[in-house]
Amino acid sequence: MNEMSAARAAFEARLRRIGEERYHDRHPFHALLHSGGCTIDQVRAWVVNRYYYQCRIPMKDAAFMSRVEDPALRRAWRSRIEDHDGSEAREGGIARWLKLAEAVGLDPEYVASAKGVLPATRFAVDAYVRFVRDEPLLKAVASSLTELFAPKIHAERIAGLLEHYEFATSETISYFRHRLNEAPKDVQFGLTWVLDHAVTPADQDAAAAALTFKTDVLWAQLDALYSAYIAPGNIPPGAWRPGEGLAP
Ligand SMILES: O=C(O)c1cc(C(=O)O)c2c(n1)C(=O)C(=O)c1cc(C(=O)O)[nH]c1-2
Repeated sequence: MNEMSAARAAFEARLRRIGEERYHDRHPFHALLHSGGCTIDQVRAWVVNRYYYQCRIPMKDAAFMSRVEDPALRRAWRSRIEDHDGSEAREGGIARWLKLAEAVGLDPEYVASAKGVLPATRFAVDAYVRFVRDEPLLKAVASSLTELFAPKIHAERIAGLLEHYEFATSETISYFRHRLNEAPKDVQFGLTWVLDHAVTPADQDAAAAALTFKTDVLWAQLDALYSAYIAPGNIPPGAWRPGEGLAP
């Protein structure tokens, strides 16, 4: 290995270590969810709150693309928006998430209204959208690299939900099955782009900091969920309460 490719490999290893240490697959909420330990209301709270992340993802990708001057980069990025929004021919991730909402007994219109989302979830997700809109492109792309670690958690979630919860069928949790195909192509592109563009130590520090920030965005959402609906169970004013937003 020559010096340059060794430096590139070391930088990639540094990024991957951030995931090993900080990705939200280590959060206790996920252990509970995937092992069948959540009540249906706790699952509903997760579905309501996670919707806010889902619906903001294509908005942050649109904010990203609005700043990109290189048509090739925009072309590579735009399928992310279609993956979530769908197209005339194909259902997207947001519609699939609302199917999951329906399967757990929630009114999809209520979930899509984003009423009842925890304040800290809103703050964290909005911070991610602003970060991608305002920070240099390198940091914006690097912040998407948590998806390097997502296929593992999606596979665990598919297995755990199917094993433990009656609402879970391959149809109702198809959101995650689709992500298993969608995420690897996005993240392979994003990783190569970051490795190509973060050459100086300062750039590499900036990219690592952006990825760390993103792990915080994900972790903070689960902390908020845990504190409101698991323990100690302090539901903030205005946030979803069991019994609200159920399918008519
Ligand atoms: O279930 C998960 O743990 C999880 C994590 C992440 C992530 O790492 O940000 C994404 C997703 N799912 C996901 O489904 C998704 O579409 C997605 C897009 C992005 C992004 O930052 O552009 N992250 C994620």
